[in-house]
Amino acid sequence: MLLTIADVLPQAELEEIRAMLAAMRFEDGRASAGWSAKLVKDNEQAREGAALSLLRERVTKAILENEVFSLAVRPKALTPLIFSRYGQGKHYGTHVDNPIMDGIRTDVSFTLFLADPETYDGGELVIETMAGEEEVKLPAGHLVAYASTTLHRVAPVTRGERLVAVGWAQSYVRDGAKRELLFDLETARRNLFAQSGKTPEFDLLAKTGANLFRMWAEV
Ligand SMILES: O=C(O)CCC(=O)C(=O)O
Ligand SMILES: [Fe+2]
Repeated sequence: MLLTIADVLPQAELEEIRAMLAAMRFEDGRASAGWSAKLVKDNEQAREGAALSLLRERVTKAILENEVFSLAVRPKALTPLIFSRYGQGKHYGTHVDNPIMDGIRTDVSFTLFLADPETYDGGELVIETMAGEEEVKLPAGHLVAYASTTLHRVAPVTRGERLVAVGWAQSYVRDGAKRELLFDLETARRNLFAQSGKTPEFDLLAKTGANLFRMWAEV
């Protein structure tokens, strides 16, 4: 699974969020890394506090309200978001994410880009897939979601500052291939509705989609 979603946050909100982050205190990201991730993690993260809680609440709401995220990820729970900053030379070497974080199983990892890509060089999120390495660097406000099972890294920033929110989702549907089936079926159902309305075929696809979800959901 590798999915990018555009405009999770609108431009006006991004500016406010960047201003909030600029006023916050950051600490060494190693504080929240496991022993082997500590060896390769070199970034900074916004410190716990009232401002971080507010920001988290706001950005989490935008992510959960995004229809594509909800249909592709089928989130049961999210970890508290981490707001990370990578100044010049900062990076995060190759690692796999912990299987359980903040009490939830991590099925899907995601990064919401907060800085305009023109304002920094490097800082690509590089994900190892069967087809090779995928480099992801998206416009501010866009999000990438990928399987937490992958090895991945953040390339060193060579100019400017990379600012992101990262988080993890436990999905109602653990298996990414099953999630994709549900996503495709739902997309076909919506397209059919747009073309010909609520036909008996639409109803059958609705029934099948709902019942597959019921069959696979872990609640
Ligand atoms: O900053 C990113 O895009 C990903 C960071 C990451 O891999 C992690 O926090 O585990
Ligand atoms: Fe990671």
